[in-house]
Amino acid sequence: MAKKTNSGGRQHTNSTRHPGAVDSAKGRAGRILAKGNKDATYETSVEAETAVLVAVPDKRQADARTQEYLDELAFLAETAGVTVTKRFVQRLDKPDIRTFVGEGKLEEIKAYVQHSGTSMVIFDDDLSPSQLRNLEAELKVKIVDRSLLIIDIFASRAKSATARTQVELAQYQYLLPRLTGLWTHLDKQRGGGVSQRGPGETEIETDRRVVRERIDFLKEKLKDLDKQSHTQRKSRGGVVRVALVGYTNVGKSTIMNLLSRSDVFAENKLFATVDSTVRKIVFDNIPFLLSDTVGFIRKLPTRLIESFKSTLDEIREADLLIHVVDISHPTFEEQMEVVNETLKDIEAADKPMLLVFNKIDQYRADAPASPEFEDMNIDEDEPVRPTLEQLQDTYMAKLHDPVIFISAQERENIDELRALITRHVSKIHMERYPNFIPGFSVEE
Ligand SMILES: Nc1nc2c(ncn2[C@@H]2O[C@H](COP(=O)(O)OP(=O)(O)OP(=O)(O)O)[C@@H](O)[C@H]2O)c(=O)[nH]1
Ligand SMILES: [Mg+2]
Repeated sequence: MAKKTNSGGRQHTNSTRHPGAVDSAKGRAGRILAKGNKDATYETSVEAETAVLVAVPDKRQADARTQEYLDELAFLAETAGVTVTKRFVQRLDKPDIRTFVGEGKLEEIKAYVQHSGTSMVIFDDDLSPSQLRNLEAELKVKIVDRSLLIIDIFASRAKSATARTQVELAQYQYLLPRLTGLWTHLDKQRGGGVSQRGPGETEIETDRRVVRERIDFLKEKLKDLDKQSHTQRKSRGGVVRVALVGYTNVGKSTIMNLLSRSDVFAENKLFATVDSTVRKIVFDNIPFLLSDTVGFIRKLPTRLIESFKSTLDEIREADLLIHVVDISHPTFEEQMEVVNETLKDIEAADKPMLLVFNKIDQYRADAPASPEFEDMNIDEDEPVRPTLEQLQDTYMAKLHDPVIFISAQERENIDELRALITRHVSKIHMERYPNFIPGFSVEE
């Protein structure tokens, strides 16, 4: 298990009243924290469990798309160590304000959960604190929403002090608005009513204060860590900085390993990388720093983006972005969109960018076409996706950014990728050091 930080903990909380209250509340909020230690946030606790998935798409969403989204949610669940036993879908214009799904669907889920002994229900969206509370009361199993699942995976992956502090901050920020609901629920069990102001009210206030203090403490700690890494980054001097960005699981770390001949953890799981890794690379005598970064995902909780500010600084401060796309994925165009939007959110969208389409070995032109290809004038008699050549032509024509198609796994077109990166890096390098003569000096 990952090493734990000793970052303040209890003595920081000033809580003298019923010890463990906040922890038990945290536990109820999906048990995102490790058992038995208030500071241990780095162990996933949803392991070896079974879950059903629930999606509430709007009425216009195509069935295939809904299933693709659920495939992604199932992949997230699997990454967190949870086995998915069933999927429930309810088309609604708007999710139910009280229980997210309608009454009938809730009964259906309840019957299945009770009958099958499933221990968790995972929703593909974020639930409001009251929805969470109501669902918990109705279904009597652990309720997990999309944010919590992602935070949980991040928690199990974060290794560096910064990443771990960032995750802990995200966890407490998730917890804070949910404290009320949890305690109201407990009050009810004690016989008090929701409207009744009992001792529970003060307890909530104290718990909120404890959590807020912890959030402030973690923010301060992140500021310090930020200062340190800023100094570290400054010491890298004017070396050109390149960042690999992209949707999760597209092959960023695999490409990093290929280019830097290093050994960054790559795995067929979502969010294999949560910490960013930086490697120095020299191509054609031009040095540059390449960083591998955390992958993006649709509906990434904004809170999580915010708390991952330090990690995202690697992207924000890069001179060049390499946007890696998994072309074999049925929704790759939407994934590209998510990445571009996230880059906008973190104010890194204006940087020069190379587009790398990876996993061409896995691309099947005869796989079912996704709705986004409808405008590509493909022969109607052939209800298939475009060929790689067609895609290449389309993207070359459509974008100003350079485009390359590779397979990191099969080492296809890697020399071309190297050449493309070298060309762009040298251009930036030459602009920065007009007097630089390759082979004579290597600036650090
Ligand atoms: N078929 C195929 N698989 C690949 C290719 N490149 C990477 N993979 C696989 O895709 C999976 C994800 O690769 P990673 O390098 O971990 O992806 P990542 O983008 O770093 O993922 P996160 O860190 O989770 O965001 C791994 O199982 C890789 O072996 C490729 O060109 N073809
Ligand atoms: Mg990775």
